[in-house]
Formats: sequence, C-alpha cells, structure tokens
Amino acid sequence: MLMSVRVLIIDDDSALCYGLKRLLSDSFDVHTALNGSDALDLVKKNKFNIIFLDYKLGEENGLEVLKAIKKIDANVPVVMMTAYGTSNLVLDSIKLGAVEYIVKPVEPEYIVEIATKIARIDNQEYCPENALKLDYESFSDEIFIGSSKAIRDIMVMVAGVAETNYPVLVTGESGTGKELIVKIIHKYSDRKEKPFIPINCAAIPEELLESELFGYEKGAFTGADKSKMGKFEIADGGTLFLDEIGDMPLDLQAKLLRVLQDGAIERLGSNKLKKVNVRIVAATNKDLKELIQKGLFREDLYYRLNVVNINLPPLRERKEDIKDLAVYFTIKYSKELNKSICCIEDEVFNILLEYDWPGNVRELENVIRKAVLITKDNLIKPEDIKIDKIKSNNVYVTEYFFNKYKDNLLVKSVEEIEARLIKRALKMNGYNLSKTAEILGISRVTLNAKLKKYEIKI
Ligand SMILES: Nc1ncnc2c1ncn2[C@@H]1O[C@H](COP(=O)(O)OP(=O)(O)OP(=O)(O)O)[C@@H](O)[C@H]1O
Repeated sequence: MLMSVRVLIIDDDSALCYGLKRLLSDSFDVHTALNGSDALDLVKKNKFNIIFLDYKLGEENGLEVLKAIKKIDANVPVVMMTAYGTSNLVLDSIKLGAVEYIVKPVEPEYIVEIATKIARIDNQEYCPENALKLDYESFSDEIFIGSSKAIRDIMVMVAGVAETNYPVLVTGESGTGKELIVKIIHKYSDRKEKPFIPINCAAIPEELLESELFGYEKGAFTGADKSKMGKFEIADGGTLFLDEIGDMPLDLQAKLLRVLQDGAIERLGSNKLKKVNVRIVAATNKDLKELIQKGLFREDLYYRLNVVNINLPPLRERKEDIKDLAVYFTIKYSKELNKSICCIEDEVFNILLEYDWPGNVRELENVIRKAVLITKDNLIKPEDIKIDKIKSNNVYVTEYFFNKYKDNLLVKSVEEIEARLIKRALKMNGYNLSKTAEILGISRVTLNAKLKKYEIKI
C-alpha cells in the first residue's frame, strides 16, 4: 500500500544501508546515500516521504546535513540515528526539525514500525475511514466561519450594513468573534482601502485614553513636547473600532458623543474643531442597558452607537458551527505550524460537541491549536483534544455567573449556589430536614429560614 512512499537512508556504514534497504524494500521505494553531498543531491532531485540520517557520517556532522536537508525540503520527516544517545543531541536534532531519534544498534522491526508510521503520516493519501478529510483548497484567511441560522442571519446583516456609514454595536460574550466581525464589516465596506484602527477602551489607562483617541497639541500637558494625532485622525476615511466600549469612562463618553454628533474632534490643548470622516464600530461583552441603569453608561451615547446591533450568540447556543470551526482552525494551524494534518477522526467531533465552550470560539481555537501542535501523526485523534475539564468547569461556573448577574455579582452568585446546595441536600436526604441541616452544617432553624428565603417548597 505504501510503495509510493520514498525513503532515504543516509549512513556511512554501507552494510547498514544495505541491510535497511533490504528490510524496507518490500514496503517502500528505498534510496541510500553514504555521505552528505550524495544525500543532498538526492533530496534536491526527489521528494522523500521519510529520511533516516546517521548522526556521524565519517568526518561529517549529521546535524549539518539535517540543516541542509531542511533548507531544501522543510517538511520532510527526518529520523536521526546515532550510537550516542545524549540528551543534547536529541535536543539539537529536534530543534533542527528531526521528528524521531533512534539509538543504534537499530532494531529492524522498530525501523519498519517507525517508517510505516511516519510515512503514513506524511502520505497525504492516508486517511482512515472514520475520519474527515480536510480540504485545504477551500481555506482562506480571515473569514467568518459558521452556517448556523444565527450566523447566517448575522451575515445578511453584515452585508447590508457594511457599505453604510451607520455606527454598529457588536455585543456578545468574550471570545464569540466580535472583533472578527468588525474586521469583516470594514473589509466589505467602501472604506476597506483606508485604515482600520482598533482601540481597547479597557486596556488603556483612563488618563491616556483621551489623548490616544483625540490626540494633543504640543504643550497640552506636562510631557507633551510635540503634538500627536489621535486615533480618530489616524482612522480618517476608515473605521475606528472601539473595543470594550462599556469600560469607557463617563467623561470620555460625553466627548465621544460630541464627535458622533458633530463629525469633528478637538485635540487636547486645542480649541479648533477638525472634521473627521470615521465610521465608528463598537463592541462590548457587557450589558450596556444595565450599565445605563447604574449610571455608568450614557443613554444618549448608547442610542447613537446602537443604530445597528449585531449580537453574537455564545458557541454553546450554535453547536452546529463547531465542526466547521474545528476544521477551519485545524487547517489554519496546520499551515501556520508547518504540519500536514490531513484529517480529523469522527470521534473528535463528538467530544467537541459534548462540551459547552464557556470561552466560546477562542477556547475552541486554542484547543485545536494545541491538538495540531501535539499530534504525532497527520490526523487529529480524540487523545489530542485536551480540554481541561476541571479548569474549564471552574471557568464555566465563573463565566456563568458573570454573564447572569450584572450587579451584586457576589451576593447573587452565592445565593444561587446556596439555594442549589440546599435543594440537592434535601433530595439526597429524602427531604428529611434534620439530616439535611446536619449535612449542610447549619441548624434546623437556619435551614427553615433559608427555605423560606429561597421559596423552596418540600
Ligand atoms: N466565526 C468565526 N470564524 C473564524 N474564527 C473565529 C470566529 N469567531 C471567532 N473566531 C476567532 O476566535 C478568536 C476570538 O475571537 P474575537 O477576538 O473576535 O472575540 P471577541 O468576541 O472580540 O472576544 P473579546 O470580547 O474577549 O475581545 C479570534 O482568533 C477569532 O479570529
């Protein structure tokens, strides 16, 4: 089956070359070279699927030959062979791109096993029956993946809104793809040739944010020894992306509102208005309406920004997108990490579908990146999917409460946990109040009070 797989053995020991050639010739198309320069000639002329390279080629250093091979064909899997099993050598050769390391004398069966395994990996045709073959041709960068109803509706909206100058407010939990959607709006607008300038309102200290946005004149404040353009001016003609807008301080919100009304900015230390032609797109994972109620966000600004609202649902509410996303990220990272992953085993998708993805698409992307990185062959298998369940459950609980309670977070979360524990303990103890109180470590009087508080009926 693997006769199309071409193997190169590089060793100055001609007996070993001959022996290995005989051993492998039944299954592979085997070539040999006794020194580095012959080997490099062969690598230049042929595409090898696997190379066995001796560390010590007479006077030549195998690591130098490895380097030269990788310059010609960066992706060819190279297995180093040596009589000296020191960890430095292992490290050096792995750094240079060797995929395996075997210590002489080599066990013939082991060589066949490695060759079969690695050659299969490198052989793009090899893809087990229970796996999905990846289509690299259809991959393109920076596209918004998803065919769920929610995402299809959003795409229709994006197409309609991209060419207008309306402000857009993108909402959704962290990691749902808000920034990506904003980039896509810019890319599909008439402004695409002009700058796309993102600014994260939560990441920049309050006192800097104003000068970052509006710029300043020389002498506007101590340390302002020359004038500086703000993001509004830099984004002129293009799109300004105000990320985490919910974190913008109130006094800056007032200034932003003025820009939206006047279409002009005033640098710090200047009293001249300067017209700017900027499309504003903002994003937040906070509930702005709640912030308005608490007096932390201006209602008038909210209505100015929220001309068009795109709300990205969490990934757990559109699980039908998980498969497409997993495929997309596998190809993306396979290319980026110089791997040649050809397929994903079906069982992997079942694992991905079972999980709730509190960190949304970002978390899925990280899990897939890790899988691509750690897989030892050219397919992604269930064991390559490292979802840290304990950590993720913690994150999940935290995210759950953060998303649910926008005010009095601690009190409300603790109350919810308390009510749940009481219900659980009641059930476990057949609704016996004494036993339940005991297991909870509280008195019956306290338990009764809590049952009343949480309106728990027995
Ligand atoms: N539908 C999608 N298709 C392809 N990639 C996606 C999609 N959604 C999200 N991503 C990727 O997931 C990662 C997180 O997305 P993004 O940064 O846009 O999320 P966000 O909602 O802005 O997060 P935060 O609120 O934490 O800033 C990015 O690498 C992004 O490219």
